[in-house]
Amino acid sequence: MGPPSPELVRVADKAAMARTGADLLLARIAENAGRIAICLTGGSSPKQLYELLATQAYRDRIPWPRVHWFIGDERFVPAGDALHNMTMARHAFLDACAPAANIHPIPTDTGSPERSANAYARELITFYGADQLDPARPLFDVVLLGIGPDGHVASLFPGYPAVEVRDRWVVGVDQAHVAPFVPRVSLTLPALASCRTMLFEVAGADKQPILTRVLAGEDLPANRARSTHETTFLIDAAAWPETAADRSPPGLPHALIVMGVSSSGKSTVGQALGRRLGWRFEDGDSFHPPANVAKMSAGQPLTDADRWPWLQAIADEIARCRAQGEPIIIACSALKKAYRKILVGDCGNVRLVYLEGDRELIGDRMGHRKGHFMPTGLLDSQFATLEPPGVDEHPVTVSVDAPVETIVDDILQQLHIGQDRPDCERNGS
Ligand SMILES: O=C(O)[C@H](O)[C@@H](O)[C@H](O)[C@H](O)COP(=O)(O)O
Repeated sequence: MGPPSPELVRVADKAAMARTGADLLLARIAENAGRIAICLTGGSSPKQLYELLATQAYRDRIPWPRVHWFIGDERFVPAGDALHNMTMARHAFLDACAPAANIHPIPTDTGSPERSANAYARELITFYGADQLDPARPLFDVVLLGIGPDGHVASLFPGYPAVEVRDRWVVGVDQAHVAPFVPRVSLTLPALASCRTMLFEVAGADKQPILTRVLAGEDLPANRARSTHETTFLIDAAAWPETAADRSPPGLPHALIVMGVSSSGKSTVGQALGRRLGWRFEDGDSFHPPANVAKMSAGQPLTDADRWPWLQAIADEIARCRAQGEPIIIACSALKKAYRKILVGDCGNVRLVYLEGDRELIGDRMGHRKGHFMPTGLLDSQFATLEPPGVDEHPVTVSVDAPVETIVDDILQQLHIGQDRPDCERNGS
């Protein structure tokens, strides 16, 4: 049986992709109490993610002495050159945050791509401690990848011999048929596959054509690169192929669950949505038993045992409304997939509306909220628990960094529900 098929995660835009990627990277780093190896990628897609890692909100959560940084491919140009991938990563965050000894560039001063490939292979083998990759002991914790306009990954171009190499970890590529037209050095598919998580970043309308071909199953390097464990595609709305967009269940939903971390605007957006649709709105927090409210007000995070009765009470309300043919909108954090399974059940017409937001923005909002029982100190706990909904949950994902009515427009558009805007003033988000 081959590696598991990739999970497609839709994000609102490039900024949301960077945040989601950085959050997933930190989650994988947090799972490893030992030495960690991250394989970076080049190109433009990962730059925002790299820059996020240097910000206080992320930098303070990375155990820098234990993390080693590699690169999946390199342009055969001198370090410091504008085309040099590891130079871009150094400028974005590595030089400011990582110990120099933990940064492992591909050498490009060896005289030839092949010599560089052999030198890097030796370095990887020394780091790994063996010259045969064991699927049970991946070389990397995370491998980051982009997809080129021709469907290449790293510097493995369609039709090139390097794509077929199975008995080497790194190869030289004498010429590239896409820009930049310089020789390359690239990890091979087996080396890239040796990871706990392979994370693709694909954003922008210019990527929609190639992504449509990839998701249609065309034999391209982007379809051959898969982790031996888990592979995730982060795709923004602009790159999202039409074919994948409409895999949502047909028909009007009879319940909408507005989800997200505390202070992401669930109640505000849920109420505005209710006004626009003429549906009843309920705040999911009102279904918490008093013991839960007391715990949260005292700054104690809830356990799953605390949450089950709360989630079941919401699911019961949804079922009651369905039985009466009354549509409803409920605001509920629903941070974990297991929680959402209780709320959605096996009914296709309960839809998730995911309010995706920057940790900094939401932190600021929480700081300004009065009379809400979730102390800001628990925001870290909320983000650590958050599992963004996967494509199999058919979420409607919207960025919270917009006015409320704009967010509602976006939600209704994704649900294919046309509604005239009320002549209300534009609310701040
Ligand atoms: O050296 C490189 O150019 C990259 O490693 C390459 O594989 C990149 O990931 C894709 O070409 C996508 O590039 P963008 O992210 O710029 O679209």
